[in-house]
Amino acid sequence: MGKRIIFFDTTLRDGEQSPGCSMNNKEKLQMAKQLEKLNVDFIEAGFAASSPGDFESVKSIAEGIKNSGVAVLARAVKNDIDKGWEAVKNAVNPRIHTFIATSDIHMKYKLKMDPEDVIKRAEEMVSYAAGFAPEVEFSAEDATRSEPAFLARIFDKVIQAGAKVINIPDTVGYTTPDEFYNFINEIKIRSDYLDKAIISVHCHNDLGLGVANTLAAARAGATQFECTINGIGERAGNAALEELVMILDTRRDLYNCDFGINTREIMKTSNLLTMITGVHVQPNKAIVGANAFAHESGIHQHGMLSHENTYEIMKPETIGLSKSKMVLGKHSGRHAFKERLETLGYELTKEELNIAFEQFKDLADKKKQVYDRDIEAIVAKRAIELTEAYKLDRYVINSGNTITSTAVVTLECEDGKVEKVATGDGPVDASFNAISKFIDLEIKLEDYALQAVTEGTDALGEAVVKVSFGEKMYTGRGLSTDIVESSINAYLGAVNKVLEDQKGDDK
Ligand SMILES: CC(=O)SCCNC(=O)CCNC(=O)[C@H](O)C(C)(C)COP(=O)(O)OP(=O)(O)OC[C@H]1O[C@@H](n2cnc3c(N)ncnc32)[C@H](O)[C@@H]1OP(=O)(O)O
Ligand SMILES: CC(C)C(=O)C(=O)O
Repeated sequence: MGKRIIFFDTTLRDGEQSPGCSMNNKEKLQMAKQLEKLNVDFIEAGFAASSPGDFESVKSIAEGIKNSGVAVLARAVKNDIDKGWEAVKNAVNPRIHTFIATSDIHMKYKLKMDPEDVIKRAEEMVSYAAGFAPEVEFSAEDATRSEPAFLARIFDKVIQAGAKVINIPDTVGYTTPDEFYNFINEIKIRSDYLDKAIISVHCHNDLGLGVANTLAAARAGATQFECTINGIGERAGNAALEELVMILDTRRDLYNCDFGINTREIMKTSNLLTMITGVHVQPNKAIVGANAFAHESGIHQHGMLSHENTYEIMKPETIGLSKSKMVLGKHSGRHAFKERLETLGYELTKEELNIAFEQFKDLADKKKQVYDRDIEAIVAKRAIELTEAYKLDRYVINSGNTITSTAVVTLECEDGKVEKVATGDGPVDASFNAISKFIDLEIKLEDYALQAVTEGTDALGEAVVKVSFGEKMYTGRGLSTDIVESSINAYLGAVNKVLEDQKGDDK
């Protein structure tokens, strides 16, 4: 194995700085316990000086977490460091993380401090913190817009004052991978002490480069990655922990790094954060998005059924998912459809499969996603569509709350396409009345029920119609995303059964 990467998770500090991601003390502790199960090396629990609530949550995390180190953030201000230490001191492995900005723009306009005073303050505060904390981390805020020579000077001073970890943040997500790689190398060349400290990076995602920049920094010698679950954090967020971990895991050939993360806890951790904050990850988010292990198109599904590596570079089990998802939709092919039918316990002949597949494609054109229950409904419907004296061609409904509903229904039968018009009490009644005009028999509607088979506003509606003719009852089922269509088909299904029965009786 190559070098060991330290995963420093800042979900509970920088992550919590994302709008909408604030957590209460109980939630922060719950999240910290899950991060511990994920086996992160450090949990940055918060900014104790920022509020009594944050102080309490850092304290309870420090006291409750045994297997990960716990860090607290503090400005280069005595009071922040005192509060931070008070909150974190009972941790098994406590760390004070103090910072000060080093770019000209931050020093001039925000801190209103002379660069030499910034160096002096950083040195004094690191020395102060090192007086009680066993580990002090120093961050040069806005490092990537700072002068490398200035950074080398301040880093040398704080390392001599006791800093064990030197963090080089890309605070505003400004740098690019090549530039960051060269930048860190330049600081290393200019510094006399940087090789005595752990080099850490903390990359923001303003240009979508948080993960790429972190990896470039690793090539330049960084061994601590600061990151967050689901990539949450100030503005566009931070480098996502799950992405970094899975890159190192999947591309061992390139990075050859060791790390302690238990990848099987990734999905659980991501889901817990979503549950606590109510902030969902986008479906196409790498690793933890709902579609990250889902395949919809026929060619991909066929490939996946032949060999998983055709379209998957990681195993879903590695991150704690049970298996990949084959999503059936309008781009799916016969192989995936047949496989799903078999999983559901259906064995269809080639001809039956072709018919069912056609119906599935029709449905998929109307619905975004076809669920297992849709497929079962398709197969069940086929079983009752044996012979059809009448088949729906089209219908037009004129309906509203102030007019009598009118239905124009066109059916296909022996004589070709025939059209009938009828009125009724609502669109379904009007269509049933129109269908009755085709038939010369006293068929009585006994029961009508409609229910959604699947979820969503584009769900399939299943209509079940019961009619009686003479002493006998006949049932018809109809299935469509349009409830009038499913009702018409259900009624026709029942009527066709009566007619089929009559044919038999006539023989
Ligand atoms: C890049 C980052 O993510 S840094 C972390 C950002 N996180 C946070 O800010 C969350 C927690 N922050 C807070 O709760 C508050 O900002 C507090 C409690 C820290 C400070 O609150 P206030 O005293 O009201 O100050 P306010 O936030 O308005 O301004 C920041 C002050 O800190 C100073 N400051 C900013 N960074 C530092 C630093 N690293 N070291 C020393 N002083 C600093 C600013 O110059 C300003 O000083 P001034 O009040 O003398 O003008
Ligand atoms: C305090 C530092 C590490 C930070 O959050 C940043 O620079 O983004």
